[in-house]
Amino acid sequence: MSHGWGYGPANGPETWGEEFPVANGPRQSPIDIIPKDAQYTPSLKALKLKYDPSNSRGILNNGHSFQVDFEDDGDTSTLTGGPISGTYRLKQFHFHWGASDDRGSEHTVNGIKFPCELHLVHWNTKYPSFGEAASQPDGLAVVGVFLKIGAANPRLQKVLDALDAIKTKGKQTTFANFDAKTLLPSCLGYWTYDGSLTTPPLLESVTWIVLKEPISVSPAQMARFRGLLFSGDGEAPCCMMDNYRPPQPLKGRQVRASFK
Ligand SMILES: CCCSc1c(F)c(F)c(S(=O)(=O)NC)c(F)c1F
Ligand SMILES: [Zn+2]
Repeated sequence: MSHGWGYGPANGPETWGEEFPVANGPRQSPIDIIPKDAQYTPSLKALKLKYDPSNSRGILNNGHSFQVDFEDDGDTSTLTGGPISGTYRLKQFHFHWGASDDRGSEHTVNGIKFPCELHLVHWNTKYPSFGEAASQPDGLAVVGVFLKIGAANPRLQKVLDALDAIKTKGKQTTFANFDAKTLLPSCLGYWTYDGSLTTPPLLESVTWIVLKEPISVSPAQMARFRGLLFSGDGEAPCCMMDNYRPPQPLKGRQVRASFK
């Protein structure tokens, strides 16, 4: 039985530093965002997200979350503007969520947890590959979107309807013609800071761009996320939930805001 990192008492976030010492590094993520402490920076540019639905490829249960992967051989699905320089390509998006609607997000705002957080992962095309970029301090840019309990969100439905086909670890299926832009809120105001992957190997290579405006999700839709399993076929079933890392020390970092 593989040990490997996870979110349980024996392999969860409090244990990750044993194998990944960077877990205690100077720019770890997530963080608790305190809006009154964020520095409004008028020179921050507007986010420019150009996503081509024809780039979506598949949806995979990776044993920690599920991810939708995108073809990233060209500059057809990109992030530019915002706090970054150059062009970053969309690689994948995934979510983190809780066992109940009172928790699940990785970033918090004034200590408040949301039930779920969406991460859209992009890599800097100044590097030859995602893998190379992931090891560079300016290699990745992740757009974080909070999900807040409210009306059912029709834009999540295609993703949720695909989950039955990827219930267990390692399962994947095709997921074509999905426009990731439909998952974004109408307002793209954001907080930004220098951080890391929130899962091992916890690389300190992420420019975080956390949107202020959440999107909605209903309790019934949240229950669909929790129908996934961390475990693989033939293993004791373990429900996929509470797959979030708690906020990490700010260690003197400045959080900037694109809005007043
Ligand atoms: C080796 C990384 C594989 S891609 C990936 C990922 F799978 C992931 F989960 C996160 S995260 O830290 O959890 N959320 C931002 C990332 F940032 C990523 F880039
Ligand atoms: Zn994530």
